[in-house]
Amino acid sequence: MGGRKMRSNRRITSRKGVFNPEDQTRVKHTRLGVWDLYEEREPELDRLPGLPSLERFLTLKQSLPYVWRMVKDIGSIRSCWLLLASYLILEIVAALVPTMVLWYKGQLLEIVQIALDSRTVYKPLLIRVTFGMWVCRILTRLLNYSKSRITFPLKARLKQHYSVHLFAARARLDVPTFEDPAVQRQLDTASHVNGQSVAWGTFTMLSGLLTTVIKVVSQIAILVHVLRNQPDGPLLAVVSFIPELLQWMKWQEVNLHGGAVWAATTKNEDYVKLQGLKHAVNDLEHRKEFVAGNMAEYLTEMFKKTLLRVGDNADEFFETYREYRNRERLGYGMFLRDSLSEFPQICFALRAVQHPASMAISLATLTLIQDNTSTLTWTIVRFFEQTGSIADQLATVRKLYEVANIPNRISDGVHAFPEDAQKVKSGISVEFRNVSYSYPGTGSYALRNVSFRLQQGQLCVIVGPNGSGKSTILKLLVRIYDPTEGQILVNGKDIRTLKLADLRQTVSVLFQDYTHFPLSIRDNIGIGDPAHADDDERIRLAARLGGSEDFIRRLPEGFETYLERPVTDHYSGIPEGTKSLFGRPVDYNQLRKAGHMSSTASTSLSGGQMQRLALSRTFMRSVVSDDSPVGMLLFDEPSASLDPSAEHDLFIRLRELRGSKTMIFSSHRFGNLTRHADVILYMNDSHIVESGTHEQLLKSEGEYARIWMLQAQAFL
Ligand SMILES: Nc1ncnc2c1ncn2[C@@H]1O[C@H](COP(=O)(O)OP(=O)(O)OP(=O)(O)O)[C@@H](O)[C@H]1O
Repeated sequence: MGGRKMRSNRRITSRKGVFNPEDQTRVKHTRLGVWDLYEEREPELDRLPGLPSLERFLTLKQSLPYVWRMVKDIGSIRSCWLLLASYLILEIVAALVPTMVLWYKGQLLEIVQIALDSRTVYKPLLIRVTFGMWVCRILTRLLNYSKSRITFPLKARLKQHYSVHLFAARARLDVPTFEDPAVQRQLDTASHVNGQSVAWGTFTMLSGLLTTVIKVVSQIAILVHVLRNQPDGPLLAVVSFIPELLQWMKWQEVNLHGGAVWAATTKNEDYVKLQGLKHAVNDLEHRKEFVAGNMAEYLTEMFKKTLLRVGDNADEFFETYREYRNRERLGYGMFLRDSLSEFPQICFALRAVQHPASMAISLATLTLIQDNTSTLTWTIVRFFEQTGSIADQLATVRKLYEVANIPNRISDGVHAFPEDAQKVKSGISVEFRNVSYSYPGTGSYALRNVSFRLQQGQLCVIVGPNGSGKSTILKLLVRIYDPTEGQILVNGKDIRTLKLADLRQTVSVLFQDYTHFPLSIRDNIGIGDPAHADDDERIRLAARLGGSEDFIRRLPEGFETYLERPVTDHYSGIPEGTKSLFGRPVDYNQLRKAGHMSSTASTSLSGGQMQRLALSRTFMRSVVSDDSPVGMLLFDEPSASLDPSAEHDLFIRLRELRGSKTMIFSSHRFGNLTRHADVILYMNDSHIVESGTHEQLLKSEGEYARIWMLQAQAFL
């Protein structure tokens, strides 16, 4: 049972509402060492095996159309047809083998009966039965082998089929939707349940259910047939079932303790501290400060003292849980079960005293029954278990299909944009009308009542202190988020009414917190313009304009270099003299961390090089091609990591390349850009406090002028 079992018991509940650990009427609290475990008590109705509550039944009903869709989907994968058919045939034959064995055992009983009656053994039958049983054994082995050969490709094909579905479902989500933890959870549960893909889990569950029914029905039929003529058969069958039944009930109870809804936390501050110290000493990221701060001795002492205070309780949750379960299992009802397991033998002995003549046949019957009741009981248990969790499993199928329809928070507009593709090349006009915005869950405004207007083709620089709202303006312009209040217009039209794809095609943005994708450098630049992502010429030109071409060429794998390899190499026990493997450096530190199995890391670039790469991607999208539909360029601190000369070059290049496109920068630096700006917006505390050209703002001697003077003085 223990941790592993508990983890696998983590059912995907369809239960609505909230889980409140404080609610003692519904939640059971247990102290396990340093841990507090809160388990939701299951409704009584659910405890009865095979009797799903109404809610479960409704879930099941809701899921059926989706299951049918899955069946059709799987059926449409032609490459799976043969595998599916073979898998099902093997499963069905395998389910019938135990019944065949049972039948042969019944035949053995018949032989005993004949031997008792006539004092002769009917040899041909004995040989047939022995041979049959041997064939059954061989057959089981062959079936298992064949099934394992089929399972691998079948599982892989189903997984591949649904990985496209899941990729597309994730790819279409916008930022606020993707950021929502509930959506993240929905996506997680749609892809995997208990480490299995939903499609494979459902398929095996359904085929398992079918084979269980076949097994149970056929075995009971044979058992009834065999025992019909045995005088002690029914009595022995009943007494043999009782201990198995008790065992099953106990098993059910332990399982239910796992609980469908549960949560564990620790309030032990020393335990928390201990874990923090372990991270601090293990993680590479802390090593520099660890060494420079001379912390080794002090922290080791702190670790010792803390460990002493926590004592024996300092175990991980699942370890502690396993211990607790084992302890509890020992003391509970075991004695009763142990005594009852002897019950069939006692009954048999009493019957033997009463009817000594039928002792031999009774003994044979008892062995047969005892052999089979155990497997049969567990087959039935599995059946009930599956009936109990069938609703859950089928609900995951519904979730799998539903993720493709998760509504995006940012609603799509209906109007095509721009009306005139040629005109857009000479820039896009922008107007903010009393725009306010507050990030979800923050309760404070990132933008407050912001209004400004930019003509087509103007260069605008937004300046202001950290957190004043500069980046937020750019995010709202590409509808990463929508304003909480107010309106944004581009070319005089409310951006909410424009088709999102059109808007985003005409606006190019380089975010301050840009990321690089775990793809090759070539792809990282290429995806800036998906329509030309295979055009090496354009990619090279974009790299040149973004200032990244030189350092990319110097990398051993050039444009094919991965900044972060998404697939790691694995190795073990490599001698310390091995400096590189597969053309990449061996990371012994990682190796130690992962316990002799580890992986190679990534190619590191400097912050400035990373920024040049991001710029190259933006250039790929906006300036490399003449046919680019982009009419507005947004740059959030594009030079923050560049050296002064690179920054200077970049701004000159940008001014040359933009043609007559509208351009908006967010920046902390005054001068280089602001002097050339048509409009400067000076922001502070979520709103625009000054606006105008460089000269106008200097003349008005406000905040902009003050900071400009501060920066200028630094160079005097
Ligand atoms: N994703 C987010 N979730 C919650 N709050 C955010 C988020 N992004 C920004 N904020 C908050 O919104 C406010 C404005 O942030 P914004 O990034 O627009 O400022 P900025 O002027 O660009 O700052 P910087 O100069 O540091 O880049 C800040 O108070 C910030 O903490």
